[in-house]
Amino acid sequence: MRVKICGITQPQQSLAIANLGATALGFICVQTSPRYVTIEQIRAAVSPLPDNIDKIGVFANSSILQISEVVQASNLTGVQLHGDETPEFCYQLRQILPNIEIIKALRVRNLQQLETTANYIDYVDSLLLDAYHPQQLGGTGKTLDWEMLQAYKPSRPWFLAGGLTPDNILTALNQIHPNGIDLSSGVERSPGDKDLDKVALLFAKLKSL
Ligand SMILES: O=C(O)c1ccccc1N[C@@H]1O[C@H](COP(=O)(O)O)[C@@H](O)[C@H]1O
Repeated sequence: MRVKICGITQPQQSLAIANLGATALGFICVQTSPRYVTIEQIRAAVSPLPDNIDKIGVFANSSILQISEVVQASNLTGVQLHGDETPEFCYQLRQILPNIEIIKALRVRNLQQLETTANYIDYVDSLLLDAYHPQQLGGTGKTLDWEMLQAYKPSRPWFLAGGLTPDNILTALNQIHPNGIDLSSGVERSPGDKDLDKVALLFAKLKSL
């Protein structure tokens, strides 16, 4: 299973988190977020990482030009689209960045909205389900209704996100079986400052699966 730790801001934490077992690290390119990082910060955090770690930039309602500039300047391997990007936008982005993983994040409020993820299947590599919050785009610590996801089986790999912590991860994964998980606020001391003890505890819990 893929394990993405998101909202890395400190270069010295990125290799430490990869060494603990993360398969992907996420960098927030949304300027309103307390976890926002510049191109220079991403480059510093990405440079010590081995090739087998996915380096994902998280964007929300950025233009294709803005995304492609950041991706090319920071050596990212993927993008997570966390805003209101349409399937058409994902298609256009694919034309510009054919070798970059496209993950479409959806902030799911209810079952009807969950069904709209089908519209993205042909245009993205992976889906990511996060909890809906009326004021914040992400990193909210709010969990999804896991029961609602028990029958969710899209024809693309998908990540479960939203309020996951070392304490609740096994409860979530005993109910649902995503291809990956994504954690941010559940493994940090304060926004952008990851707690390596919590990250280690997460991987210890995952070993027991
Ligand atoms: O983390 C942020 O600040 C953020 C800002 C804008 C868009 C997405 C953001 N984070 C993403 O939110 C989810 C869930 O986070 P949490 O585990 O509930 O704290 C995760 O996918 C982050 O990539």
